[in-house]
Amino acid sequence: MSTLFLVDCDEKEVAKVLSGFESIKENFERVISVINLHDLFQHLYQDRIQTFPNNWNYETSVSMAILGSQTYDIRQLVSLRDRFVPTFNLRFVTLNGPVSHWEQVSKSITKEQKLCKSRIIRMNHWMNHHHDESDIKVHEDCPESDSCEYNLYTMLNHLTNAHRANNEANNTIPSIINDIEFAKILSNYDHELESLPHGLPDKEYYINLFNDWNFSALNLTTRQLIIGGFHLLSTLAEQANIEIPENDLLLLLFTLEASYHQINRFHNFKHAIDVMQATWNLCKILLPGNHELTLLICLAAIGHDIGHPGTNNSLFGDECDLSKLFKKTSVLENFHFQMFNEIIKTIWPSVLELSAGTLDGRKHHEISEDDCIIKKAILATDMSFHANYVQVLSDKTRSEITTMEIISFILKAADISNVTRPLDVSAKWAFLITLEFKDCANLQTYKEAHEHLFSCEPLPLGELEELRIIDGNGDKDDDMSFEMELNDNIMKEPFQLSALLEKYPMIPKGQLFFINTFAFQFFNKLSAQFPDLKFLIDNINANKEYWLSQTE
Ligand SMILES: Nc1ncnc2c1ncn2[C@@H]1O[C@@H]2COP(=O)(O)O[C@H]2[C@H]1O
Repeated sequence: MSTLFLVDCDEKEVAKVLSGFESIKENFERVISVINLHDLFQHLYQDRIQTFPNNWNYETSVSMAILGSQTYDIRQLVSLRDRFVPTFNLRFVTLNGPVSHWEQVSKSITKEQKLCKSRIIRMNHWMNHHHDESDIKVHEDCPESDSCEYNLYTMLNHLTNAHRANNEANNTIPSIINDIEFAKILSNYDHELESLPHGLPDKEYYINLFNDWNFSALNLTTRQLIIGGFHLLSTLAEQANIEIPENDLLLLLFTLEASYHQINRFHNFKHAIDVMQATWNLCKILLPGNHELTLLICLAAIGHDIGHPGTNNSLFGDECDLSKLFKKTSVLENFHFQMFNEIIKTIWPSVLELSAGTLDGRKHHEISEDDCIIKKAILATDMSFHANYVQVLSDKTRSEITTMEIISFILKAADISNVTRPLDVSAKWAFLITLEFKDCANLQTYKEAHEHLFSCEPLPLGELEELRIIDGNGDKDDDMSFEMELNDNIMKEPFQLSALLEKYPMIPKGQLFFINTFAFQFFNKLSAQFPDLKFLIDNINANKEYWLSQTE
């Protein structure tokens, strides 16, 4: 669902300007007037934490902000978007712009809306689209870019714009963002905890929740994920003796949430929180009392999949710009790290010194980026190096394993820890990754069938219509009906695993394949080296037994 924001606009004047362009208004489901940009961003963050199914995610459609009387620098606004709500498809237009701009908006907005309605086309766009020189020229001459693709999220845009914008802004947090009271936003939506309406409720509750291997991030709302993440990180920061003001830490969590695609089946902010929770619990066992490292690895965990397109490295192909940029190695993982690094540089820069200096006391400026602990931890999640980690666990004795290797094992283990959770929790993650794999297969199939449509060239409208995708199960490529089904039938407690398996009978085989090919070996060797982790392999064995019983 898309929103037309009127920022400091006289509504009569808007009506007058748009009267010549009726088709523009038809593209928006609601119109909201806000008094200034601060209120606009507050509204965006507020919408993102609505409970699922969340119609107002700013990803399945394009929203637009019309800017009224004041003079605005559109480039700066685009850069704010790219730094603080990067996955949002949000377009800025000044009310008093020339008629030619409105003509362009009118021409491109319908197409933009269509492009981001299809899951497969959208994923392809995120991964492969770049702006050619003519787009950039248009943008420089005329800040309200008439290139429609400019307003839709792409990974390359995220990378180049956030980097450039951070450099230009000298990594400071602009007051439009800094003045937002995030605790207030959270308490405005305090449906579940109405008895505690003020501030950030219940630290003890969330720490206890996160302290348990039965934890399921899938049962939490976005708001709860943010509050839980806040309490965990603030506890870890306190233990590590590193300060961050409450509002900055909340900004970090809201920015991270808005940097993950909320609409991904598996690789979304829930996965980020799940991996951070697992990481914390593993740190307590493998690095007891090492508070600085624990904070760093937990941060790496929450940032480890930023901007994940819900696909995998092999779908990028050698000719893709991102592949070339990262020399065809760990393309996604390098991307996640770069994007996380930009966020941390702005919101919590002191952590970077810690990240560079914790292992051997060197100062930040003496350390190359490749020595950064956060980077090493994130790169360890690339499954193409899985066999190397298993080899290290096989070849070395406990005393030969280095701290850096332990850090890598922790994040790697946490990343695939869903198979080590109790069955009911594990099965829900299995379901979600199965759906994501189906999307990947669809993307591959459609790329082969419609090769000419998947280049960076703008798609003709007729061909877009044709590409409304019906997948192998006859399910429509429709985000909202999926969300409803997820909420009403699948994630609802008490969880009915047998009903889920009836509808998705391929899950057990998929889980057995993943466990037998990757997870068992790794967790078996890990718990042989670190016997306190035996519960991980016990859970895998129990889950494996269940999946086997479902294939007989
Ligand atoms: N339960 C699971 N079943 C199958 N594959 C999984 C499961 N959990 C994680 N994976 C895979 O392991 C990969 C780890 O890296 P990614 O998160 O990029 O993508 C993940 C999936 O491809």
